[in-house]
Formats: sequence, structure tokens, C-alpha cells
Amino acid sequence: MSDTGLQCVLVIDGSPDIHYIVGAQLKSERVSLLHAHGAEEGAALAAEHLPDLILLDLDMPDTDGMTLCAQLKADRTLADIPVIFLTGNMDVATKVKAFDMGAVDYVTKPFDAIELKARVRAALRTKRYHDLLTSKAQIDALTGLWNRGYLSDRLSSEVSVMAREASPVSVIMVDIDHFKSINDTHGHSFGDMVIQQVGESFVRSCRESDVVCRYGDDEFALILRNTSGASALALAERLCTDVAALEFSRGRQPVPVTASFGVATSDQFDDLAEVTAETLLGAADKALYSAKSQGRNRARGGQD
Ligand SMILES: Nc1nc2c(ncn2[C@@H]2O[C@H](COP(=O)(O)OP(=O)(O)OP(=O)(O)O)[C@@H](O)[C@H]2O)c(=O)[nH]1
Repeated sequence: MSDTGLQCVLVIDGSPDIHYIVGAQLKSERVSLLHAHGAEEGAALAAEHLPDLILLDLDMPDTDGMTLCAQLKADRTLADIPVIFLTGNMDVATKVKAFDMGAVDYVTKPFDAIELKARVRAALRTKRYHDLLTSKAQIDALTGLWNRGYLSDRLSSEVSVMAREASPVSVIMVDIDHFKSINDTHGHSFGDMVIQQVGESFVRSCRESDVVCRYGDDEFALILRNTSGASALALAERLCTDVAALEFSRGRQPVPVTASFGVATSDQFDDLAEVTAETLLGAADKALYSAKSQGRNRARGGQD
């Protein structure tokens, strides 16, 4: 999706005429267009903009379209972008190879404007459903927060950013204190409401760039990009105070709720090569364990 909210189509073709014709034919469609005139530029634009559809020339002078398509499909972040080949006459073997390579469709030059638009619309419609399903599969049904599956993927990519840009990444693990007893005393639906409101309090207190996830049961995990251990610990202490200030009651009886927090940061590792999603989560979990064993309702960092 482009910044304008329109779906984005990347045209990769060696011929300036084709860019002109595709641009003119798709003018009436609600899409934003990006143009690349060779494979290298196309791969770079695809990685930068993550378009919703790629129209790819089969016969480019530098790298041929099949090779570029295989390259895009081998990259996890680009593999789900549908590719339509733009081609002169294709024999059956080439068509089969194109589909095997991951193309969703092909259009034969010279294009018929109505046919090109219909094929682009169909591919974009499928991509929209695909994106919707992907995001739904990554959202926790009770809280509307990101789920554990999303957390692992996102943390792995934040660790790569950390290594590339030398900016710290921190993780906070949270567990609601004595949650079993809250459930047992006041019922499962009261427990559900506590989980929801604790999650909402995190979203209210965090930055847009922070990623708040339900890790499972009564546990949450937060990813804080470009955040030092000291800042992450300060945030965890604030979140801890926020949870304790939430007001829950059964009838007129107040029900106190607190949570414990464990913080880990990439900076605490002597060797950056040791920093992975798993080691960060493991370190945060260890810090959470010390917060629990030191009396709960507190935050502890990896070096405490
Ligand atoms: N209401 C509700 N309860 C859940 C849900 N998922 C798990 N639980 C319950 O959450 C409780 C988790 O308790 P624990 O974290 O193991 O222990 P605790 O009582 O919080 O104790 P400490 O973590 O040591 O403070 C269990 O009783 C689970 O049955 C859920 O979606 N909703």
C-alpha cells in the first residue's frame, strides 16, 4: 500500500514505451504506479516500497524476468507480492515455467487496455484478501493486540535492523500477578476483562513505534525499537504503576491487579552476534522471573 492509501503497482520493463502505455491504460484505476527500467532498479524499488503487484517484463536486457521473479520469490519479505509477466508471444513451456516460478498471470503485448485493467484489478483484489487474512492470523482475538506468531517474526526483523543500523532494541515481558487466583475467585470472564484492560493500558502508554503483543495466557511482550535498556526499564516501571492504578471491582469490592515486568536489551550482550529474538526473549523472561521472585508488582532489567 502506498502512502496515499492506494494499492501500489510496480512496472519493471526495459522499454520506455511500455511504461507510457501501461501508465495511460491504468490511469483510470485507483492505483499508484512505480517505474523501474531494469531488473536491478526493479529489485531495489520492490524492497523499498513493497508494492501490491509487480508487472514484470519477461525479456529485459540485463537480467531476464524469470530470473528476477525467482529472486523476488526467494526473499521472504517480497515472496507474497503477486507478479504478472508482460510478454510477447509465449509458448506453452514458457507459460508453465512462469507459473511454476510464482507468477499469478501474464499479459501479452500489445496490450488490450480493458484486459490489462481487468487482470490488474483481479490480482490486486486477491492481494487485498491475502493481506487481510495475514493480518487477522497475527492478531489475538481477545485483546486485538499482535499475537505471539507476529512477535517472533517482528522481533527477528527488528534484530536485523539493530545489527544493520547499530541502534539498540529492547524487549519487555509482562505477567499479571496471581492471575490464576483472580480467575478462580472472580470467574473467567472477569479474568478476560482484566487481560483486555491491562493490554489497553500498555497501548495507551507506549509510542506508535512500540509493538505490543499478547504472548499467551496472562503474559504480554513489548518490542521497543531504538530504545536503550535504561529507557526500557523506565518505561516498564511506568507501565507497572499504570497497571496498579487500573480500577477493577466486583460489586462494591475492589479487586487489586498488579503485574511484573522483565526487561532485556541488545546492549546487555557482550557480543552482538549473540542477539537473536530467542536470546532477547529468554533474557527478558529471566528478568521477569527475578521480578516475580523479589515480590511481584515491579520491573527488573537484565543486569539487575
Ligand atoms: N480469563 C482467562 N484466563 C486465562 C486465559 N489464558 C490462560 N488463563 C489462565 O491464566 C492463569 C495463568 O496463571 P499463571 O501465570 O501460571 O500463574 P499466576 O497465578 O499468574 O501466578 P504468578 O504468575 O506466579 O504471579 C491460569 O489459571 C490459566 O488458566 C484467558 O484467555 N483468559
